[in-house]
Amino acid sequence: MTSPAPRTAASTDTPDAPEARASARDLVKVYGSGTTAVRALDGVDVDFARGRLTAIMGPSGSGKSTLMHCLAGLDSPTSGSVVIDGQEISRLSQRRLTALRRTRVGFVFQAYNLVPTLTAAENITLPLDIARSPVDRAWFDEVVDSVGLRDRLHHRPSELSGGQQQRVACARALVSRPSIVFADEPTGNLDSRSAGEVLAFLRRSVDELDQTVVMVTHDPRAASYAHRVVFLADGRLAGELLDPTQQDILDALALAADDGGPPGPASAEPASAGPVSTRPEASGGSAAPVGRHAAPADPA
Ligand SMILES: Nc1ncnc2c1ncn2[C@@H]1O[C@H](COP(=O)(O)OP(=O)(O)OP(=O)(O)O)[C@@H](O)[C@H]1O
Repeated sequence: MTSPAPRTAASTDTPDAPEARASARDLVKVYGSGTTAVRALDGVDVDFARGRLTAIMGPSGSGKSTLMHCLAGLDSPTSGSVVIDGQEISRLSQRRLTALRRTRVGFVFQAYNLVPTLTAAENITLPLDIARSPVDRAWFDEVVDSVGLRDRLHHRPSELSGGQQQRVACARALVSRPSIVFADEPTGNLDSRSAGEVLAFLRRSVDELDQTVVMVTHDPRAASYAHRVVFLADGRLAGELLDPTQQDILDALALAADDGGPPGPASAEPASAGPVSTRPEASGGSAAPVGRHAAPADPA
């Protein structure tokens, strides 16, 4: 299975780009206090546009999971704001936040988290059943067909391969037509072929079903399925690539590692000045992730 062909950089994140389904502004997350405090996020500004598959990459401990958890309302930031689907989530009561997560946000985790006693079909509709929401059968069928599970619907998780279980988890995340799906290392437990199937489905859910997906991954091949890859380093946004190939991503990671530290901002220019920057020196010396479709990290 090959990853999708790159599009032009201008196809994303221009002033005409679709509205953001999730946004963070000056997001800070500090764990602990005093001398043991860890600044996991250090002022992150980022938007995730509708109809895009975005990958978040970065070294271990750079803040990827923390960012995703704050964006998804699973963790609360120390300061800054998170807007999902037009709602500033820090202002929501716990009850409304839970309702928002249940109805507007889908989750896919590395561990599939399926209920072993339920069939694939029952696992897929579980979030709707818990919320006592009706199942849109036409949408259910579209998702099930797209994920290729039609002939596995009555199997229990133990009767499914890892890839099939993760595809059930993807279908479960999409069945409520969420505004945005957050996937944390969705292919971390899968062999290469199964991973390819899951990634192809996540990409198809965006391209054909108009969904919006944000995925944390360490895997350059997984990230190459994304329209956009954003890089974190030390809790900060360090750069991004638009429609990168796997080689673009490998090059960017190598460049960041060669630099002996976290990559700097991809460009000193604001994002609106133009999406393409391939000049690491524009950051004032420190290398940024670059490639054919490298773009400024954020307008700061
Ligand atoms: N609950 C916590 N309590 C204290 N420190 C934490 C907690 N969660 C994360 N951290 C710290 O915050 C920083 C960012 O962690 P995070 O898990 O977001 O990084 P990551 O990029 O997802 O890492 P990995 O790729 O290894 O999963 C790390 O230094 C981590 O040790």
